[in-house]
Amino acid sequence: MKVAVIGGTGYGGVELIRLLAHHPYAQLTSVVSHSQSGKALAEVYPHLHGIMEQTLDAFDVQQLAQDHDLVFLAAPSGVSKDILPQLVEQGVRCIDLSGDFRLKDPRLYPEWYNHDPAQETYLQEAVYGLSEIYREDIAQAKFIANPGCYPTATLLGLIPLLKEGWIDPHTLIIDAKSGVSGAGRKQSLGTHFSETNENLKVYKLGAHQHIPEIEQILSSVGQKEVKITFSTHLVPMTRGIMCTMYTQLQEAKATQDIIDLYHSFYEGHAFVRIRPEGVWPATKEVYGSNYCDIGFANDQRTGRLIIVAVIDNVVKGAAGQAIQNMNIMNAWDETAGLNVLPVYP
Ligand SMILES: NC(=O)C1=CN([C@@H]2O[C@H](COP(=O)(O)OP(=O)(O)OC[C@H]3O[C@@H](n4cnc5c(N)ncnc54)[C@H](OP(=O)(O)O)[C@@H]3O)[C@@H](O)[C@H]2O)C=CC1
Ligand SMILES: CC(=O)N[C@@H](CCC(=O)OP(=O)(O)O)C(=O)O
Repeated sequence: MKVAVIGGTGYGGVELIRLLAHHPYAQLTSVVSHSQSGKALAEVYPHLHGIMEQTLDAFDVQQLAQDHDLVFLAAPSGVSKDILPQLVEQGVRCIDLSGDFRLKDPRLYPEWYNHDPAQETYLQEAVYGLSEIYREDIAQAKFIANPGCYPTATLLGLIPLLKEGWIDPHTLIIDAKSGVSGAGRKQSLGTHFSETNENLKVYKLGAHQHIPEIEQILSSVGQKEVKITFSTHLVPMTRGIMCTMYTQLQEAKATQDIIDLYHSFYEGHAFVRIRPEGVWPATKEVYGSNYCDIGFANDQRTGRLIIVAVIDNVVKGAAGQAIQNMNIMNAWDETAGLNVLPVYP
């Protein structure tokens, strides 16, 4: 099957290129660049020299529709809302890595993304691509709103407990940390070396665009309105997200009962790994892989449960999950092209 990547010179795009290079059924036949079309891909990314000899293509809907079965969009937020509908109308299936189609309520876009929403029919039709949770909908979808990086770790870590009714949804505090690649390849004051090295900083407190995304899904799963406290931190590392989540148990539970619940909830889902009691995951343990690893600390003294979820932000948080969704849409083995061990150390 022929696929294309739009925004191929960004971090999400180049991670798609890396993973697609080993995919058994999908062939990457076009990498589209808004700003550098005509240039060799290996000129932008020298690590691809001698392996990927292609030239970056200009955006051309007709060409993309004619030659491709599926297109990945990895452009900044606010771009896909205008170009994805053009592709879908030509019968091309799409997977969008941006936030443009994740929220159902159009009024949230000016508030949280600072731009106009996509057409409302597209917002309603979009299938949220959290692979482990919406597998059946993804299998039937014309296009996918791939989840944000922080929401992927947060939701996979909380949904089993919320669905089971074991936690009080009004007590959720999510303390989230990301490596710098989460901010993309573009240069910015806040992410250059001397600003991030040997530094730890909070950002977008109370204003992060992933707050409404997480609340939308938790409210739908929990069948009541959920509001979260969500804090984001920039960590001086390249890849990785850790979400440490604090919640109150409705009634006391043994840690092993919680672990058993997660094992049973994620049975048959190769990319979610549950840690045994007293063992907590670290970002390096998922580096370069599509895994989401989850561990627990059950504080019997306070009745509070701490859930720790880690992912690689550019793999399970973006390109890897996008490929997982492509696999589901095509009824291929969900792990196709994603069977890589984390890079360690
Ligand atoms: N980095 C991460 O960990 C994650 C990123 N995402 C989302 O994925 C998307 C891509 O992120 P990321 O790769 O990190 O970002 P980058 O900034 O690294 O890359 C985005 C790319 O989009 C292209 N682009 C820029 N402006 C436009 C435009 N106006 N029209 C079309 N293309 C444009 C550029 O490539 P070119 O000019 O060559 O086309 C650019 O390289 C974003 O929406 C981001 O929010 C989601 C989850 C995690
Ligand atoms: C470290 C860092 O800056 N991370 C980005 C995450 C980007 C992302 O996933 O954003 P979208 O929802 O637009 O896809 C942020 O916090 O905004």
